[in-house]
Amino acid sequence: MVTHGNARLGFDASEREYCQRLQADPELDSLVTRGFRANVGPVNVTHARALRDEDGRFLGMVAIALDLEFFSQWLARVGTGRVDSLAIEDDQQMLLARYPPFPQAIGQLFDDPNMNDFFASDERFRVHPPARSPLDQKHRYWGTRKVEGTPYTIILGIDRANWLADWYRLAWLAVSGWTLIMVLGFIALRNYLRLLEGRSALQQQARTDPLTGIANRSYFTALAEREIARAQRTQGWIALLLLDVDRFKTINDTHGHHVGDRALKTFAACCSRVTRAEDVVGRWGGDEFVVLISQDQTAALGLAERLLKEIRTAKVLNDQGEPLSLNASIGLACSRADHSLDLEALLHQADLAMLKMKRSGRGRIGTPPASGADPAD
Ligand SMILES: Nc1nc2c(ncn2[C@@H]2O[C@H](COP(=O)(O)OP(=O)(O)OP(=O)(O)O)[C@@H](O)[C@H]2O)c(=O)[nH]1
Repeated sequence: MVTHGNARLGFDASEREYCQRLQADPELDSLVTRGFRANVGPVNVTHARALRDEDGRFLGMVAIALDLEFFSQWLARVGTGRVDSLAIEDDQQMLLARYPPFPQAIGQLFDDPNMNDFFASDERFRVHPPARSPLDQKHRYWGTRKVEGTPYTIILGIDRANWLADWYRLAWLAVSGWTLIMVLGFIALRNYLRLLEGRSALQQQARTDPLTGIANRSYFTALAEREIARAQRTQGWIALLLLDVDRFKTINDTHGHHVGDRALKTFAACCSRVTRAEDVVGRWGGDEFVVLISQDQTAALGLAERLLKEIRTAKVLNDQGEPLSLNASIGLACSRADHSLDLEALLHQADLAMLKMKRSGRGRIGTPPASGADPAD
């Protein structure tokens, strides 16, 4: 054998295992050896290639001994990032190279119980449960892979702490992302609720008479039309009461506008107290109030009387603490609902009846001559 480098010239390699294997197996073109420690020098591996004639007869071989420094340098290039340890061992578990470097262990034979089973098996790769490294005693997750056509196995280790740190980081990202979504959702919901509150407050304002707090004319009209439509469907009764405060101007003129306001509030409160929840009550304008009920004339007259009683006994005080007397004239219109009935017609009839009462002395309840009552009743 002819060699270069620092090896001996004329060295006979025919006894070497790699030479014998190449001679014995005509199918085998090349092979790499496991690691071995030469008598002198570092641990190395040999890569040998057979030279054959045309008939496949073995003529000789070329062999190169690779210093393990080569493997270590290669590992140093790839062993970065999330990998914590990278090692190459041969099939006897001799450590050929390692990253991070561990020079004192190169060439050492290991008998790692966690790996023995894998090395003895035909498996090409395996993921091992976490175990301590026999080199630095660190707890790691392990992956092993045998290199095709060679006696080498690559052993990869991921530090458990790093793995957990990664896991914690991912978990933290997930939790904080989720929290952010919840907070944003909460803010959006709160803003939406505020918007709704604002809307409903505005809606309430638009429907309510600011002085008395009962329905204003437009909201009363909407509610009354709904009731009339319902009565038309069921052929039910509808009655409208138009109430006008008697001599209200005198209250204003004698005690001041603010006392007049107080009287109007009391008047509205009387209307709300006497009527039921399903009745529609509103301020028509000035000192005029309206009540719409889904009942016949008898019931409407009874309600009008109760209203007058409540109004007459209500207490309104002037600035000197003296009670004022309140009274009202009421015009009543009533009809069994058919398709010709509308709010305007009812209002007109009630107005006529009320004006008649004003002319005939006030403080009374009037019905129009043609009340629309069903002759059958
Ligand atoms: N204080 C106050 N007065 C109002 C308000 N709206 C209208 N008025 C007054 O209410 C009075 C209505 O008077 P009228 O109904 O015409 O006459 P009256 O004195 O009640 O006489 P009769 O209806 O004939 O009994 C007017 O003087 C209006 O200025 C209000 O919101 N507050």
